[in-house]
Amino acid sequence: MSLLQVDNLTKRFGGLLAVDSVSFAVPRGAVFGLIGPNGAGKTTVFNLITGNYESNSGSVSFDSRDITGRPTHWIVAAGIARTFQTIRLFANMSVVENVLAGCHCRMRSGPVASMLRLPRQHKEERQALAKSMAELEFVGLFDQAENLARNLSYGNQRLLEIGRALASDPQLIILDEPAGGMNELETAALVSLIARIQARGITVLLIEHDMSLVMKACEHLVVLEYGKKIAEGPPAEIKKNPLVIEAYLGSDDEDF
Ligand SMILES: Nc1ncnc2c1ncn2[C@@H]1O[C@H](COP(=O)(O)OP(=O)(O)OP(=O)(O)O)[C@@H](O)[C@H]1O
Repeated sequence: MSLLQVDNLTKRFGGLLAVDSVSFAVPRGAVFGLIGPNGAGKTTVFNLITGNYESNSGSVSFDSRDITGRPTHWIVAAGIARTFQTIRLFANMSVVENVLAGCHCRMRSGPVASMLRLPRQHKEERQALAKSMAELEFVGLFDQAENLARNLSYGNQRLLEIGRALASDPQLIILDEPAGGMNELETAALVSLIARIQARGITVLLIEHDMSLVMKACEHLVVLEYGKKIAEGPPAEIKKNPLVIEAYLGSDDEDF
């Protein structure tokens, strides 16, 4: 049974067909990759799934519910969390405060309880802090908790984004170029982090240009070119697919 199902999703920007009737299904518990040359429409697909963009047609269902056109906050609460290609952290807040921000969608105390600092609010705050520290430990940033986010290395900022996404207790985590700007050692550690996320029962959907990571981390790939799906299958098959090889050779993306 799929956790996420994308059906005939289409998005136009003026005259440009950025996503052209794309369909795929992500099985629960999988590590699933979306690849393709620059400008193929990958991030746009993510933005359509997470409610950042509205589709022109097609549908997205998650956990057997139609989530097409739902606002982002609703989609996060439903169990989808994401990271961004361009890192979006609160740069002047501490590392742990950034992760706490990810916990907020799961906190139930309303504004009145917060203002009056009722016991329930206190308890929720303590739980959120413990959860945030646990996520920092999980991604390897426990010792950096009090540092400002902007002082972290680029690779560690990417890990912090993953920690913040995990803090919302997602069923599905969507990672947009998680290895972007990482060195070889950091990328190898990321492969094992993705495996540990999967071992927690969280489904992973990722876009990545680093083919060594994609080949090691993903069980299944969907390939886009000019907004269209041109291939789908296990990495070993995709690597040999003539259509995919041609798409990459014809692009300025030499990573394949
Ligand atoms: N907000 C927007 N307004 C207009 N055009 C857009 C917008 N977002 C994306 N596009 C265009 O849609 C196409 C697909 O872009 P998208 O960012 O989804 O590709 P991508 O596969 O993620 O590329 P990359 O690997 O370079 O990040 C591109 O031609 C891009 O210029």
